[in-house]
Amino acid sequence: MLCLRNVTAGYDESVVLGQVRMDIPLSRVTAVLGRNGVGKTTLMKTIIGLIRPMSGVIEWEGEDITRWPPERRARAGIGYVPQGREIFSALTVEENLLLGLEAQAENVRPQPILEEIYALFPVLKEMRQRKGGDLSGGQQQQLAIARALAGEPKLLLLDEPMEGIQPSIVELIHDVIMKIAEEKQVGIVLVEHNVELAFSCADHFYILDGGTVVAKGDVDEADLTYIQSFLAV
Ligand SMILES: Nc1ncnc2c1ncn2[C@@H]1O[C@H](COP(=O)(O)OP(=O)(O)OP(=O)(O)O)[C@@H](O)[C@H]1O
Repeated sequence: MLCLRNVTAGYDESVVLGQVRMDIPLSRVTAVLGRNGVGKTTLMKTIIGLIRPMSGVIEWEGEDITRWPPERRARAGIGYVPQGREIFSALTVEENLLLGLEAQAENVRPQPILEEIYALFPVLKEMRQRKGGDLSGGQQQQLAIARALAGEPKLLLLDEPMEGIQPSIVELIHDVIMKIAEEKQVGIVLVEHNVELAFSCADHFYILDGGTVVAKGDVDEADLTYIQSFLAV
């Protein structure tokens, strides 16, 4: 479980998140929804340690990690795929994946992990010797997710993974998210502003507005009209 206890965070003097409280289980898909600019990416960066909270506590599996640097959090099992899929364009697909292995807590044999990843993403196996920059947008997104998975995270944060991707690939990314959650038992945090898309994957949700959590619950019991009121522009 990842717990945020009254986390306040932002940039220099500007507070973006105020007193955020969240409990994110490792066995489920959690959607984080909110309008543009509400602070979803800031929240992800705070969880992975790129932004140090101004106050509050972040706990990971019962341990206070608020002051841990990003690489220690990654080794402890918190994986992250940033918005805009930051892969290494000049490296091959396989080299990108091997870099992802470096997030591992200890030395591991890469081959079984690569094989598992190629089974989830067959297109990456076909293209393993191609440069990352030569892949299509959808393939790059798969590579970005696959690279994070190579670190064998227990929780994977995905920041708008379906943004700017054609509909057929959106479906594929959706299926991959479900497979990762169900077959690999990796918890997922899915940042999204399309509620239908988010709810097609998620078990439960948090809505951010005005820098804080304004609604949360199980997707099955969610009142969509109420939720949309926080997302309408
Ligand atoms: N490096 C930065 N320095 C100062 N302010 C920033 C920085 N990055 C983001 N912000 C501001 O913080 C606020 C929250 O931005 P953030 O990117 O977290 O929102 P978001 O909900 O992820 O938005 P989107 O849905 O558009 O990706 C915005 O007002 C943004 O302008």
